[in-house]
Amino acid sequence: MAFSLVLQGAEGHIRSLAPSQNKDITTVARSPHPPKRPPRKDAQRPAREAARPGSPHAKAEQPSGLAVRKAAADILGRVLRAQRPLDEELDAEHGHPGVRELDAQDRGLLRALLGTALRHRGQIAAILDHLLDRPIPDKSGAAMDILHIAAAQILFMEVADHAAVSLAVTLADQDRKARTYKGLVNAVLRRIARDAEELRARFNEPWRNTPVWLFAAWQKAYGEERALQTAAMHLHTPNLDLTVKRDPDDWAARLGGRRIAGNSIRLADHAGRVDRLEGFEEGAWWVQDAAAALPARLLGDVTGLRVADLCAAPGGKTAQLAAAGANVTAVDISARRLARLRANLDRLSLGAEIRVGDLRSFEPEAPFDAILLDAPCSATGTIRRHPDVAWSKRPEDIAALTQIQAELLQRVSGWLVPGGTLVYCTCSLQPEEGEAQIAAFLAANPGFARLPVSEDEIGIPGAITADGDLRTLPCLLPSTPPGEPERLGGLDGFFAARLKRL
Ligand SMILES: C[S@@+](CC[C@H](N)C(=O)[O-])C[C@H]1O[C@@H](n2cnc3c(N)ncnc32)[C@H](O)[C@@H]1O
Repeated sequence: MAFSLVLQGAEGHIRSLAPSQNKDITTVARSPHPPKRPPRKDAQRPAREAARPGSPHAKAEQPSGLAVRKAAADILGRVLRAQRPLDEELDAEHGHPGVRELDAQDRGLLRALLGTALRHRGQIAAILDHLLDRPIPDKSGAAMDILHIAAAQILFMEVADHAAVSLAVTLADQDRKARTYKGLVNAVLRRIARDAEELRARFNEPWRNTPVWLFAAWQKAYGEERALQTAAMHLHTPNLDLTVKRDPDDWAARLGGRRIAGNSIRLADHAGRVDRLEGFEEGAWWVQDAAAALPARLLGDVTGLRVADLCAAPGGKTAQLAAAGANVTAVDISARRLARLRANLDRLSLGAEIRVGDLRSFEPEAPFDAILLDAPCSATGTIRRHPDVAWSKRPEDIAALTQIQAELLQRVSGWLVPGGTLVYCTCSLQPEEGEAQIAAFLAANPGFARLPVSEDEIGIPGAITADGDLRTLPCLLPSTPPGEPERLGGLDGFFAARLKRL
């Protein structure tokens, strides 16, 4: 029985094996493979646990842990092929229906499964490619996504191999189109479990986890070494950065963190609920990557100035400007995202005029003293936090976004008083959305000049270009001061230019 299960669907797909290896596959299929590492709590549950009252498994006696793997494979497919943002899929209220059925522990596991499968996607793909002699066809339903989710567990997570394999096979069996391949799923995953150490070592280069076009673009823009360092940073879940309203040193000490630059503090290895941290209820700080906090600082002293925060939601930069004493008008096209901005400002006891509007048609009543335009972009600078971005964005998306950015920049530049300052920024690593955008704008608008940014102003070494723009890379901010653990390093990739209307 086990023998036929292994071979069903596997024939002609697994690379030809030497006779001894061939024998090994069937042997493995007959005897449970011992886990190499201590299993996770989740995997320690019996394969078919008695349904807990009120548990999501109570409805239809499914093997424990199946619902979370099913949601993971399904969401992976939607992220990759429908370009759905991972965070939106994982949203407990509005996200994927499978998420709503999971308890808090399984939601945490779901996030970890997807995060790991996406951060290591290139390595896993190379390993599957190495083991399969031809690709699994597109019409195989969720087979490939099931394989990726299971391989992520076996290779990079503390999940018992036998649990990862058997749940994947069950999932394949439940999918009408993938069913034909369940034997293949079984055989490939057992092979990965058996040879995990060797496969990890053989396919261990971090650049594999960046699509070829994206890595080539970073190589061209920043050089081989920076591109490799950036890819390596994307393997790690980033630290938690907070921006505090005031007293950053005091808050760093109270929260056990470290001051990074300006009002940014970093908490290394924080796990758990952010809203349970000291200072959340009283609105002393908000979550914001240290790099994302830099562009608003480029406007300098904004006390009493009329400042437009354009493309403002969910409001990290609005909060900075309001906390610095500006009269802020926050504009965004998304009413839903602006509701979050309003809730954030309310918690922080900060105020701003909030306007829903498309900047392509919005008309301000009067010009502004200063403008911050945080234009919609590919977000490739945030892959550390959003590993889906690397795989859901395509070169054609960059081209489309650069057109919108140019249009928005041109339009809003007309809303500035003479002598006023405009900061344009994007959380992208692609020069087309940053340096090239500003070069084109300045060439076409002689009434504007660049106000170069200095390293002293920012406090982050290596973050200023030769032209005087801000350019952060994920591999900047290594462990400082020297000797501190590496886990304190890293930064989102941001571009910002400061322009003056003459
Ligand atoms: C990078 S996010 C802004 C992040 C925000 N500045 C912050 O710091 O929290 C880009 C925003 O641009 C908004 N957006 C995109 N196209 C727009 C348009 N044509 N007009 C106004 N807002 C737009 C999106 O809704 C999104 O909230």
